[in-house]
Amino acid sequence: RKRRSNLPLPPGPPRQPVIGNLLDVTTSSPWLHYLRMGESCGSDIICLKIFSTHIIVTNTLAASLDLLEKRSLTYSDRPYMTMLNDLIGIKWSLPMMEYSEKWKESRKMFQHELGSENAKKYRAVEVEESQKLLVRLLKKPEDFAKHIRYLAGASIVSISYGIRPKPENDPYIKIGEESLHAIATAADAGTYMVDVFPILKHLPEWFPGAKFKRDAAVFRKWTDALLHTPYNSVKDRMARGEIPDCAATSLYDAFCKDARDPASSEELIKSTLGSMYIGGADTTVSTLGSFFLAMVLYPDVQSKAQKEMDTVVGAGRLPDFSDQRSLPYITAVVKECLRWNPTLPLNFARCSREDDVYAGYYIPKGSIVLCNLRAILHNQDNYPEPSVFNPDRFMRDGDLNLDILDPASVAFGFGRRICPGRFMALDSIWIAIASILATYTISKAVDPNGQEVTPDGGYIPGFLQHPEPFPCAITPRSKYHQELVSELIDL
Ligand code: HEM
Repeated sequence: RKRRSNLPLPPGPPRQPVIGNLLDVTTSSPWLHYLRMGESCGSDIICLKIFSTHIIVTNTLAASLDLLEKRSLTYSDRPYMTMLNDLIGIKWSLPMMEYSEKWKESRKMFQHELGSENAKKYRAVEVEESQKLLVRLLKKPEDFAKHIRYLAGASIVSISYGIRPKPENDPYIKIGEESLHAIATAADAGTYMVDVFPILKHLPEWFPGAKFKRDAAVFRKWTDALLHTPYNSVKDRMARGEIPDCAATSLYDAFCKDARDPASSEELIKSTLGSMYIGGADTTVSTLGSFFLAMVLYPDVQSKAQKEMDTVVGAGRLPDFSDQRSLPYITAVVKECLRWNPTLPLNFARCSREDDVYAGYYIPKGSIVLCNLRAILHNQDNYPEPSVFNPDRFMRDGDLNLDILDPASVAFGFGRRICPGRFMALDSIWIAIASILATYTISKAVDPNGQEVTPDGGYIPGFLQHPEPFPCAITPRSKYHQELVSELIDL
């Protein structure tokens, strides 16, 4: 350790005494700042120090793969966040779980249900939920943001627990959404001082300034409910002799029935299922939010996608997964949605488990490691004019050009902790986008003075990206398309 620490840390901006680079960390487009810092130092990786914590940022694909894939044993842990882990108590969730045997077992469970082939068994649910989305868009197009949130939540509770959510105010979706709100609030760096000074966690709730403890108590009720309530409903149904076709029963059969320690296997099944909502709902919403925004801002892309749809599927039916190979441009739209404004622009933070040396720089054990996914997905060499939403960048001679770096190989992270829900995510986003493009035109809203409203394309600051709320018009493409959706109304 001593020998290694004689090497320099990766370069970075000058530090202030005690606080280090605290003032260099911004909440507005941090990925851009980190990219500029790397460019000005002439290095693929940079280092910031905040109090005593080192933050390493990799700005290129090569450096990200070198650390997170080639040295994945060193870089597969997550930083310990006191508010999330101790006070809200979601150590049990896969994204927060420390690198351990338990984590490996939970990843096996994910793989069992949502691996590349296994995820296909849930396509029927995804088709049904995307059809319900079409119905909702017909009834209340102005609530499109609410509808995509519902689509994401409903698909996950249905796949995980076999629960058919109520059309409105579903209690299970409410639990999931409240939990996500709690996690997003607590995960935004800088929200809670207890993450900087963990000793504060011992303050009593009534103590002046201990609002974080009261917040944590409220948040914890929701995350505990996410862990237990939907799973208990599956167990109740199993006790009545019903076996809902879902991940819960499938995992129970595969991992619990004949286990040496069924109680601890069941605990892990519960936390794996709860992690599906935590990992999968907001990320899907973010990607579909970018899709709606792109369709408003790039009407030519939408027309081209609809032309392909009409040629392959026609106007008399809805697309399904059997059409996927014949709809390469729709697939290119999905790739561009993952690339244009990636959901997690700085990935989900990792923590190094050992001292390391990379490119002649010393990376101390316990460093927080961020990958600048946004910088990789906006690299001009791979994606010319990266700010433009242009699915044609993935096309060649009317088919997908496989020589272009697939954004799915970046947007879901890298190495051992790569997103385990990516196959399901790609399926559910593809079918939702294809179904919407088949039936509706998304365009600029018109204000009361008859003026078109152009969204400014802004995103809400946060570690997970959502477009700023914007209005848009969503209209059936023709009376035939309207009838097609109306026939689904009883779903
Ligand atoms: C477009 C949708 C999605 C995107 C962009 C996305 C992206 C990501 C990223 C970047 C990570 C961090 C990977 C890393 O550390 O390198 C991650 C982790 C994770 N994702 Fe996803 N994800 C999506 C959908 C889903 C879905 C649908 C599920 C579950 C059904 C899911 C479950 C998870 C879980 C459990 C983790 C934590 C894995 C671990 O720490 O071992 N994600 N995701």
